Amino acid sequence: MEAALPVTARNKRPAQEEAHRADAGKKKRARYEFDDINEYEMLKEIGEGAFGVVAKARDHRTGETVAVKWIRGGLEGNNDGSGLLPAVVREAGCLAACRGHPGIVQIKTVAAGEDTSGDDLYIVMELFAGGATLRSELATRGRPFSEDEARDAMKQLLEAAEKLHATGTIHRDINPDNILAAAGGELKLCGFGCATPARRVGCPEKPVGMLQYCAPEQLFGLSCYGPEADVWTLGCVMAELLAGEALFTATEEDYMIAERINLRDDIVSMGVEAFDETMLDHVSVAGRELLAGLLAFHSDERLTAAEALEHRWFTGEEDEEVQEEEEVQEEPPAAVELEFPGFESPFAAPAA
Ligand SMILES: Nc1ncnc2c1ncn2[C@@H]1O[C@H](COP(=O)(O)OP(=O)(O)OP(=O)(O)O)[C@@H](O)[C@H]1O
Repeated sequence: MEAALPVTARNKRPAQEEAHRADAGKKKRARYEFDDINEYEMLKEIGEGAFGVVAKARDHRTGETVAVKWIRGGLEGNNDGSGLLPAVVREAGCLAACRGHPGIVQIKTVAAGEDTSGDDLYIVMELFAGGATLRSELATRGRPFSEDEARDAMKQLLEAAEKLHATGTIHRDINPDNILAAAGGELKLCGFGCATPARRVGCPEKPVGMLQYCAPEQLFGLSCYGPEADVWTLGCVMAELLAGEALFTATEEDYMIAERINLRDDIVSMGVEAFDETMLDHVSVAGRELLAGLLAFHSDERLTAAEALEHRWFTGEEDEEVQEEEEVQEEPPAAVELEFPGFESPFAAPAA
C-alpha cells in the first residue's frame, strides 16, 4: 500500500524543481542507510511538527503500530552544516543515544522513499498512545497538579534530562507541548528538533525554543550555553504544574529579559517566600527551594538535573524538619539582600 502522508497545496512543487530535488535526494540517500517509507501504512495524523505532520502508521513487515514524524525537505543539506539534513541527523542521533530511557520517546529508524522522488525524511518512533501532551493535560484538568503529582512528573522529566545531558546533548525546546502525557501519569520527552551538542551552539540570531521557557543566557543571545538552559526550562515547567499557569507569559524578548531580572529577587528568596504571594504559596518549603535551584538566574549557580534529583523534595529526607519549618513560619522571613553583578541595565551585554 502506498505510504502517502497528507499533502497540502502548499507542499506541492513544480515538476522541474521536483525532478532536480529527487536527483539530489538520491545522491544523499546513498550516503545513509534509510528504511523504506513505503513499508509503512499511514493511518492517522496525530500531531503537527515544525516541518510536517506526525502520523500514526503501521509497519507492514511487523504489523507494529508506530509514530512517523514527516520532515519535509529533510534530505536538503549543505556541506557547511546548514539545511535540514544535518538537523535531522542530529535529532535522530540524540534520540538514538537516549534509546532505552523510559522518559524519552524511542526512535526506531529514519526512513526515506527508496524508489519514489522527493527529498523528505521520516523519523519512525514508538507510538505513545493517547495523544495528550502536558499542555493538553493541564488544560483538561483546569487545575494545577497536586504537589505529589508534580513531584512524580518532575522526577520523570529530570531523569530524562539527566540521561540526555549525560550523552552530551541539550534539548533546547522543553515545554509542555514537547512532553507526551499518558493517563496514568507517564511522561515522555519528544520534539528533539532543536537538540544539539551542549556548548557547541553557534551564535543564534534569536533564541531557539519557546521564548517563555528560554533561560536568561539564551535570551541574552550567548553563543555558548549548556544543559543548564534545559534545567531552567524544567523549573518553568515545575512552576506551571504547581500553579496551573505559565510562569512567564510575555512574548517580546526584551520584555522577557526585564521580566526575568525583576523576578530574580523573588527567585533568590523563594526558599522561604512564595513566588508571588498566591501562585505558589501552597507549595512546601522544600518544593520552593528546589524551584529556586532550577531557576537560579546565573547558569553556574543552577542545579544540574542529577543534583535536582538528589534534592530533599524527592528523597523525602528531612521531611519532619520541613514540616516543623512550615509550622514555625507564620511570619514570612525578610527578603534576601540582592546583588546584581554586571547588571547596570537590564539590556547590558552579558558577562563573558
Ligand atoms: N512518538 C509519538 N507518539 C505520539 N504522538 C507523538 C509522538 N511524537 C510526536 N507526537 C505528537 O506530535 C506533536 C509534534 O511532534 P514533535 O514535538 O516531535 O514535533 P515538533 O514540535 O515540530 O518538534 P521539533 O521542534 O522537534 O521539530 C507532539 O506534540 C505530539 O502531539
